[in-house]
Amino acid sequence: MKIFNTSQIQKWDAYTIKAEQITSLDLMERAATACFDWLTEHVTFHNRRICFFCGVGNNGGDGLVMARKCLEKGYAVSVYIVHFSSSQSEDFKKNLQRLIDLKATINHLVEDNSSFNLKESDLIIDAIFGTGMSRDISGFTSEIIQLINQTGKEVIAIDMPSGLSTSSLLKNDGMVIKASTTLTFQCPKLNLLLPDYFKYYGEVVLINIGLSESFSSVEPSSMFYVDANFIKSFFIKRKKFDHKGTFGHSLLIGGSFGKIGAIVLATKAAIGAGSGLTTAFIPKCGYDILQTSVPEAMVEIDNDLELAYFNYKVNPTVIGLGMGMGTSEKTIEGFYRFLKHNSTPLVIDADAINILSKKPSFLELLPPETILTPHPKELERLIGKWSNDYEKIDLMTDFTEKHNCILVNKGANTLVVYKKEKYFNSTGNPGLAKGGSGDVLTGMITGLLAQKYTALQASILGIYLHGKAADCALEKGISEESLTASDVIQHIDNAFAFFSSKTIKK
Ligand SMILES: NC(=O)C1=CN([C@@H]2O[C@H](COP(=O)(O)OP(=O)(O)OC[C@H]3O[C@@H](n4cnc5c(N)ncnc54)[C@H](O)[C@@H]3O)[C@@H](O)[C@H]2O)[C@@H](O)CC1
Ligand SMILES: [K+]
Repeated sequence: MKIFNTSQIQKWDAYTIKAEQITSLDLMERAATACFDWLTEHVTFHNRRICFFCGVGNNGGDGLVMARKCLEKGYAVSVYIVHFSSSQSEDFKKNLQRLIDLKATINHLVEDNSSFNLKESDLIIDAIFGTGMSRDISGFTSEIIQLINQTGKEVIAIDMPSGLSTSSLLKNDGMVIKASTTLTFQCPKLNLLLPDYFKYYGEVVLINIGLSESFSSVEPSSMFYVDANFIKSFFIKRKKFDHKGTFGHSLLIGGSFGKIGAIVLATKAAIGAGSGLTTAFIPKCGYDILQTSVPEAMVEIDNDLELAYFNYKVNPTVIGLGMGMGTSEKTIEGFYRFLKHNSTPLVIDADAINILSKKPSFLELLPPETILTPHPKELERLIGKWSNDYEKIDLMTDFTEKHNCILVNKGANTLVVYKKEKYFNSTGNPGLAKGGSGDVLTGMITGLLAQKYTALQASILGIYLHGKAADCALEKGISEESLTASDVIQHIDNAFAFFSSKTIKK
């Protein structure tokens, strides 16, 4: 799914109105009804008042429609209009009149009279500003936002938490509604995916308001939300006469004394992701462990306790390396010799990234479109410090342009950056914040790259399936707390089940 900015969303809105021959009022009714339906499924109305804080634009209009729908159901409702401007949108005015016709009590909050009283059990709906927020909030509106935040009550934001723009850096940190949930329309917005603003948007729910599909297929964007439909657009199904040679040969290089588990996990994950043949190249001390725990893999050995010579014999399609590898002098020297002679596509993780950070000159030896999978600390060592998410994305962009590589920044909404293109993952859960998850991801991306996917596709498919496998594990009853990297590997099959041609239902 493409991620659009405010002006593109406005274009999409206008395009739909024209294509479907509906009015903007109809579209508002449709959007607000979808939000109301979500509320009725997810919120308790019993013994509770729903307090709508509505601006005077179309976001406020959405709030008024929802308030009307609540009143029609007999729910307790309070409506507060925040008069941040003397000009009101046409659809806001029409919906205000409809509420007045229903004899609803409307409270008007203005510069000199902006106080309101909330009760313990109130639920707040924030419909002050939506995607139209274009400049810093000032005066009494900012006070209202601060007062709402101070109540500590549950807030559900409509489209955007008021005060947060769709896709630009927030300058005034205190002037944004802190929502526990944001019901955003049709597509995610960049600022609803960035870790910096999580404290404002909380859980993000995509509300389908039926905007025209054809617009999003032609409107360009360099930012994408990686969901199931996006994966379907390039997923390769297996065919009857495919054989193991069709799916490549993955070589996983890593491990050191005490860290053989990392390479075991990565090797298993490469196999789970569909690698045709898989070999692990490890220090001798891990030989028995590998052969016993991953019988499907071949094993070649290096020095006794750490990697030093990188003298494997196989001729792989792709190499994934770094997991549990350590950063000893001997390993660094061997890694350098390996890079000097290697032209096989690479997926680089963990200690191998740390070595590249210590020895930036090695970066020039990477083959084109090498995939690097750093967690935030490894990323910082590699590209330098950033003071906000926008700066981080810029640094990642510059790095991938300079070194013609792909960066996979692991975390919630794992971000893949390849030059101008940005891909945010939709799958995964906090259970993945545990040692071993990253080894599994690198193994999976390696196993996918060994097949017929491009480096960018393998990265995107890898992050999606990895997160999906973790989500499937939770659906089977495993908790976020107890989820292990091995559980993720065991559920890769369920993650594939959404796309594969032949799967057995369990
Ligand atoms: N995207 C869509 O297709 C749809 C959008 N709808 C709603 O329309 C919203 C956008 O509506 P609007 O464009 O009217 O904008 P908003 O309702 O977000 O904001 C209202 C107006 O306030 C002004 N403004 C911006 N920043 C301000 C500030 N700091 N202080 C004072 N005034 C400021 C702007 O002129 C803006 O148009 C969406 O967020 C959504 O809730 C829905 O009603 C229908 C469908
Ligand atoms: K809002």
